[in-house]
Amino acid sequence: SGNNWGYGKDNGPSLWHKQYPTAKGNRQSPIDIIPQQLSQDPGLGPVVLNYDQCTSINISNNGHSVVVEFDDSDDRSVIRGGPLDNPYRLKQFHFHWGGKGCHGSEHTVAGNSYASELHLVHWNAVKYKTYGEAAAAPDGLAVLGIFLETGDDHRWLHAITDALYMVKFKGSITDFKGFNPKCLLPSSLHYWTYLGSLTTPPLHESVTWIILKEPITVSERQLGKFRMLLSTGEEEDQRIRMENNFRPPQPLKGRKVRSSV
Ligand SMILES: NS(=O)(=O)c1c(F)c(F)c(SCCO)c(F)c1N[C@H]1CCc2ccccc21
Repeated sequence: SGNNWGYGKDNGPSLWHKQYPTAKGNRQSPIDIIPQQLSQDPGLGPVVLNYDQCTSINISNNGHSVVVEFDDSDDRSVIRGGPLDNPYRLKQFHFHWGGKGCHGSEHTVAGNSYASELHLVHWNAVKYKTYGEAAAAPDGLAVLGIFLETGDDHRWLHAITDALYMVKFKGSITDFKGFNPKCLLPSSLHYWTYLGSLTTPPLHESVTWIILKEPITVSERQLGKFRMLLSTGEEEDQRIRMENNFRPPQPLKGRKVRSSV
């Protein structure tokens, strides 16, 4: 069936093109960002995040990642400015991470990867009626990427890591109200931006990527809790840990990566 893709050796990223030919498209993500090869674009203004009225609803395990969803029935939580022509509404955020002590980010910087990467997914509700429609449109999504490096405990990530035991199995979902992702932002909103795609099937080429240059710091202990998540359901005999759920960098194919000043 269409959704048996994964990150294993017999269903992983190198095989996705068989079911999802877009995998070999001209604007695939993630990519390796090479700072010294970038054009600084003075026309690129700052990104603005209005997360003050942000309201999370639930947290779930869909077998590929752990996802926190938001109420996107109005423009209460939006990202705008920078490369974006419209405000985009926050819909969900999810993470990508590695195995014990190894790397797990999707985007890399001059060939270096981070321990994990947080994606805040926003959709263009000005131009499209639904999130699903936007997810398939070339200017439908804006994903804010934040690198996670290991060091001290992150004082606010506990709210998420303490909830992970409730969504251990694929298909589990639980209430997760009142979490504001503003607390996960680094101090600087300087960014790189380029046109790319979803990094999971169906790999739609619908994402304006905005990757923050400054990583946030989380502890090995906090990251370890993500690795206790399972990509298998409670009813399955096999128990497969959810780790290394990242797609490797894809060909740039002549795309321009711009840098905020
Ligand atoms: N990095 S990403 O933004 O591509 C992404 C992921 F990497 C994910 F792991 C997930 S959860 C597992 C797939 O449903 C995403 F939802 C999304 N994004 C959403 C964004 C909308 C959409 C539609 C279909 C599949 C995934 C997605």
